[in-house]
Amino acid sequence: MDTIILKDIRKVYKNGVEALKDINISIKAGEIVGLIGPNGAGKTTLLNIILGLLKPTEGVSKILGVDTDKMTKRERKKIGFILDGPGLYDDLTVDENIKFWSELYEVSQIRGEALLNQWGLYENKGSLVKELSAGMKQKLAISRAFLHDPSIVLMDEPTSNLDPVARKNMVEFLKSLHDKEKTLLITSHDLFDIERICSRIILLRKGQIVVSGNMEELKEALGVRMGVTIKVSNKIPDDIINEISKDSEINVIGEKELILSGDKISPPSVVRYLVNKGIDVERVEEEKVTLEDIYTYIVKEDEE
Ligand SMILES: Nc1ncnc2c1ncn2[C@@H]1O[C@H](COP(=O)(O)OP(=O)(O)OP(=O)(O)O)[C@@H](O)[C@H]1O
Repeated sequence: MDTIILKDIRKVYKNGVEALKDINISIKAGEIVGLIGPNGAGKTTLLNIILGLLKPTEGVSKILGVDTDKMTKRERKKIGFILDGPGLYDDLTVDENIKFWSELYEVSQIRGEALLNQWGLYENKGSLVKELSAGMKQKLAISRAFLHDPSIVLMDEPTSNLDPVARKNMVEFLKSLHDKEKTLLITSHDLFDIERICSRIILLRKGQIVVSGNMEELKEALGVRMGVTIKVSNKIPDDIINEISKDSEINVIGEKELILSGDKISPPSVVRYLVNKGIDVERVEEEKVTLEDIYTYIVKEDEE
């Protein structure tokens, strides 16, 4: 079942900025989706539309089958969110914030305490939110987002301001939700985290979807090529270098290294060829294409 549906969404702000156009997205229950893109691509605008906080200029936005601007308490209780900026009550204590949200969501405060414990905030229970560090506020925002055990969670930069240990815990926590049938939509500039957490990635640029899919699908859609390096232990004789260099998909680096890149090249057959010529192959390394590589590839194209 699709839990989030966006159909032909367009958003033009009052100042005339067209933040989103032709946005069509369906997110199924249990999917963990990463929304990435350069500054100003429209990610926050999209999250706000899904949460019903912003009205699209055109198009339909539904969550759990209901138009997002017509959500009732029933749907809202199934949704958690972390928005840009923690959105907490600054003049209340950590505890009072948790109590407020627990009452609103009609859940026991004990769960809130367990979350504060999980995020290392228990000892700050009595502190005023305005006196917390940015990372502590973020941890409280995370606790609030998961307080009512929502089935859908929308997160704008969830790992921002977190220290390395807390960030690692957050990534592990989000990854663990794959087994719990939670639907997550996460925006982040931390592509390493997004690659580790998400089963699908949507890349937004200038208000439009450039590409959407899992890592393999993104690579294929963008024609990002994978390189393979073959290192040999003895010097490759000149006649063999000359022979190999005829293939445009093989680059010979120095006397002991070959870089293969292209769709048609077969690394095993090159290794077999070298071994048959009496050359010892020391190592074959596959260059891993990361989400950062894919992103840079697109953004670079944008600049050209
Ligand atoms: N309230 C607003 N009024 C007018 N224009 C806005 C408003 N909010 C955002 N915009 C514009 O809409 C576009 C998309 O902004 P948005 O905040 O959605 O991008 P983003 O992808 O979340 O960016 P970032 O990565 O910097 O957070 C930008 O051009 C921005 O200037």
